Amino acid sequence: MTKLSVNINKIATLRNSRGGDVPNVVKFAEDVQRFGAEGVTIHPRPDERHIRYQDARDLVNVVHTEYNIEGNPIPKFIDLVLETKPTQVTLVPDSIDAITSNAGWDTIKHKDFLVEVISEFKRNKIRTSIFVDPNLKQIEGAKETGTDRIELYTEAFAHQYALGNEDAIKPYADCAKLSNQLGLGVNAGHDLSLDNIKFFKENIEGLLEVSIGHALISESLYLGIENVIQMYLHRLS
Ligand SMILES: CC(=O)[C@@H](O)[C@H](O)COP(=O)(O)O
Ligand SMILES: NCC(=O)COP(=O)(O)O
Repeated sequence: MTKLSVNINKIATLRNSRGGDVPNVVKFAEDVQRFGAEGVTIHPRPDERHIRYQDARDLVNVVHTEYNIEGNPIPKFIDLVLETKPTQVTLVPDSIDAITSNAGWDTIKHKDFLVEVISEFKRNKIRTSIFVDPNLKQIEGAKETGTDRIELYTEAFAHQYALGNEDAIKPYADCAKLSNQLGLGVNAGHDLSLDNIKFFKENIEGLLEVSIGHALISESLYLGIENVIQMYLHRLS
């Protein structure tokens, strides 16, 4: 069983573009869960360009499925996670100016740091996951950090699959297999979509959770636009 966690960053992006509260992030989180989503993911960035730290607090009593907070564990982020106590924290090594996440952790080079941060979260009973590239050495390194899970960074797979290269799944399948052998739970995310999710799921052993935002929100616009145009035309007739 693979859980679908909906990343709602894009809803906050849209809201922030007008400075008001439309669309409402909390209402959206309530709705996606009502429609069947099994988790809600947010990725507050230091510049708060989409999800704000206050959103993370406002969502605490709203997310009754799995609450996943992603981000680079800078002190401000660590404090937010310890305050909000989500189901899971996913650590992502974002550079401050990254448009979006673009790499996994070097779990070998940053082992000591990861061990320290992960143990603090686990002491507070927050499940941990770390964002990694599909590389066996990085999975072995992840095991050494004490993390509960890894999140496979799927951008390369999504890109190659769209070009027709199904072999791009191989390093992900190998890493998932090794993770399962080592007792690490397997999550995945980044650029997963309606086009590639079935193939990905079918080839990844023990896939526990996917977090999907950019494509899912874009697809919702495409698939909903016809209905909304008709509703406007009806009111104007
Ligand atoms: C870790 C990951 O892949 C996602 O959280 C992704 O980075 C979404 O973040 P943005 O919405 O800021 O692009
Ligand atoms: N962890 C990945 C995530 O939350 C969503 O990534 P994307 O679907 O917005 O690329």
